[in-house]
Amino acid sequence: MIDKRALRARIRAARDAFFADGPPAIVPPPELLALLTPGLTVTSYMPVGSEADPAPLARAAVEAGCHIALPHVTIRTEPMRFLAWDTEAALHAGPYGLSQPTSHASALVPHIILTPLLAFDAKLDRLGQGAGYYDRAFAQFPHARRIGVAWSVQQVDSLPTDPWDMPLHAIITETGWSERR
Ligand SMILES: Nc1nc2c(c(=O)[nH]1)N(C=O)[C@@H](CNc1ccc(C(=O)N[C@@H](CCC(=O)O)C(=O)O)cc1)CN2
Ligand SMILES: Nc1ncnc2c1ncn2[C@@H]1O[C@H](COP(=O)(O)OP(=O)(O)OP(=O)(O)O)[C@@H](O)[C@H]1O
Repeated sequence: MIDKRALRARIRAARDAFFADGPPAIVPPPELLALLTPGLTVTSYMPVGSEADPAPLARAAVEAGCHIALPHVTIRTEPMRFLAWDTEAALHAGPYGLSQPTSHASALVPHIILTPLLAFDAKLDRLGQGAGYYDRAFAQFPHARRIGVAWSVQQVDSLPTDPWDMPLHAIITETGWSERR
């Protein structure tokens, strides 16, 4: 069994090296554009370090008439919320170097969750930072589309899974869209 901690360290190093070479843009794939209808809530995130930047995807969602929300976390025992963000509004420094909406913003129910991650595999299992925030959000919003955003170097042959892990429906990298089949 692969050790999750060692795997996280290995993938962080690969992601950092890829990013240091000058990261390409994540271009909105047609398969995502086809899902974006006016009035949907799409959650994005503000990248930290060498994470893939979903901003072009969030812009496409705004252009399609969707509402944008960003994750907001406090302490590990409190669930993450998705708070409304109008893309001009100021962000505030949160834990772990995160930029987050003001805690007074309205909590929204997501239709599409653009999900940061450390590693993914061909089955679209996902490994995150280990706090379980997205795993808990997926359980809270089982009807939302779970779409990972990552660099292709974050793909691994297979991931150890836990009973609570819910696979992604699709993943977007700099090489395009792949979906679960
Ligand atoms: N950009 C982004 N926003 C996000 C997440 C994320 O993964 N990426 N989250 C996904 O859950 C939530 C924040 N969760 C986090 C949970 C744990 C750690 C963490 O343990 N960080 C390590 C350092 C990691 C590193 O060096 O890269 C630490 O602080 O020790 C960070 C964020 C919500 N917002
Ligand atoms: N649906 C859930 N309900 C309650 N606790 C959960 C749920 N899902 C995960 N957890 C808790 O979250 C912790 C971290 O899980 P895991 O290592 O799979 O996180 P991750 O997928 O790497 O992180 P993240 O989802 O934050 O990106 C686990 O200890 C688990 O107990």
